[in-house]
Amino acid sequence: MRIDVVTIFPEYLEPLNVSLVGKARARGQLLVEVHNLRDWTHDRHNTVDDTPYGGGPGMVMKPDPWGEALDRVEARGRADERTATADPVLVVPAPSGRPFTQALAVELSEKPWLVFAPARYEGIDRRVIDEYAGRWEVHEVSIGDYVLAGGEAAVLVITEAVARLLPGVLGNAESHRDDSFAPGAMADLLEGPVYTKPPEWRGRGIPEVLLSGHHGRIARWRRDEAFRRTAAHRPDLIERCDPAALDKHDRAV
Ligand SMILES: COc1ccc2nc(C(=O)O)sc2c1
Repeated sequence: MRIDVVTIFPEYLEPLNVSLVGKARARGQLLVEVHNLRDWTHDRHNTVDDTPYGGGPGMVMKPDPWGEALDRVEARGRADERTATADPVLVVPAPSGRPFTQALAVELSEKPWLVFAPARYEGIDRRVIDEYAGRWEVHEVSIGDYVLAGGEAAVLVITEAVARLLPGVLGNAESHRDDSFAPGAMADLLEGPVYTKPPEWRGRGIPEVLLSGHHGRIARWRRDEAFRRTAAHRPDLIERCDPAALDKHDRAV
């Protein structure tokens, strides 16, 4: 997978050099290029924003730098043999976007090339999204119902959620199966509690079932704990569970 990010804060994307995403880049499983939007400005002050038509507070990101930047990113991607025949998918983090979910992470992880356009200020001139929607797949995505100052934090969240789904990135392929929100039986359940050594810590032991070596009982206990945690923290998800899929999950373990 190739990921391009166009931003006025390239340094904000430094976390993509470490941990899971950093290792995937080092192994060549993921190519990430971060571009400074200001490289496509031509005035002395490298201006990327201007006042909104129709008045109102704040500033709007100008279309010209974005158009030049995205065209250049497309040209560079097409010059890369790994994406020469692919079409970029534009991902625009925005408070007005569709909620980012594990299902969308799975959908995006199957694309060969993502181009992120995180906004700042009051957002990007709408004509930019309209221009690229004419020839690229475009997703406007929100990572949550709260106010951020820009889209770069969303890029970090989306990139990590997508990268961990790429083949070979997570050591244990099974790890995906019981993820919270993983498609299938666990699609709408939160993961239950986890434990590791030592067997006793500050007078607290381990649930006996986890020491039993009985895989069927352990799986059922984990499923029940997931139900318990979901009912406590996200009751809204319980009615979305598919009892048939859960039953199949139980029978499979
Ligand atoms: C101005 O650019 C913004 C502002 C807020 C914001 N919030 C997001 C979210 O995903 O919640 S993306 C995003 C972009």
